[in-house]
Amino acid sequence: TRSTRPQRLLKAVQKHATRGDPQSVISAIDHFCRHSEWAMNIGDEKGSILDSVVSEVNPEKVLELGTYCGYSTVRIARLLPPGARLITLEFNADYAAIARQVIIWAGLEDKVQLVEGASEDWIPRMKEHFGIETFDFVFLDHWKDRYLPDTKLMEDCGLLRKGTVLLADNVICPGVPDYLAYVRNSLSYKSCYFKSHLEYTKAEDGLEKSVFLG
Ligand SMILES: O=C(NC/C=C/[C@H]1O[C@@H](Sc2ccncc2)[C@H](O)[C@@H]1O)c1cc([N+](=O)[O-])cc(O)c1O
Ligand SMILES: [Mg+2]
Repeated sequence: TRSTRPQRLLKAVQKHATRGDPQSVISAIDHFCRHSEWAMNIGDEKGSILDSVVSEVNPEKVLELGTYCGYSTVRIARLLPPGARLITLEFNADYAAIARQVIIWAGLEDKVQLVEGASEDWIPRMKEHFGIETFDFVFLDHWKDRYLPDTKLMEDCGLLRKGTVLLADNVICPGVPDYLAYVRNSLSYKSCYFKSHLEYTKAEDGLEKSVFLG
């Protein structure tokens, strides 16, 4: 039967990228999405904004919601200091299988723990299962109707500390209006918008950076 788009994306990585070289994996995926088949990776333009925020925060403990094919996982993990850890949650087993291989091709498997399951089931288990006290940086790029409930769940589970940075993809397209209203109006967050474009297109999109104030 016909292969899936994530399978074709992985083949492009294994064909064009150098094992152990995260930048070549990023470039191979961006080339595939720009010239072969669009896919919902954050992409190179918003990806550069992600890079700058990760470098500024220099986090030890990172949570990513929504792995997909592992593009942003590789972008983040390649910038982490030795000993830092990224936990990434993915609901779809087929996507998770592809992402695992992309992460291994990039040589970043020692920094990344990919967990299959739903964020709402795993967020409450971060402390007892992974020994996580709080996260320094959270990247939200999963189901758009889960951004707000999962943020409230992270607050309730005590996973955010004074200064934790949340970075949310797609706040314009597809859009997360309820999440935006919350982080922009809540006295518990200092929020700002980074205007950009939807990956591999000219449509407007952007990232919202929100610092938890405790
Ligand atoms: O729909 C989008 N993203 C949803 C992503 C969802 C990803 O997260 C899990 S769901 C999950 C993971 C963990 N826990 C619970 C659920 C899915 O299996 C998928 O891997 C999207 C759409 C567009 N677009 O242009 O249409 C552009 C984008 O950048 C997007 O991110
Ligand atoms: Mg996205």
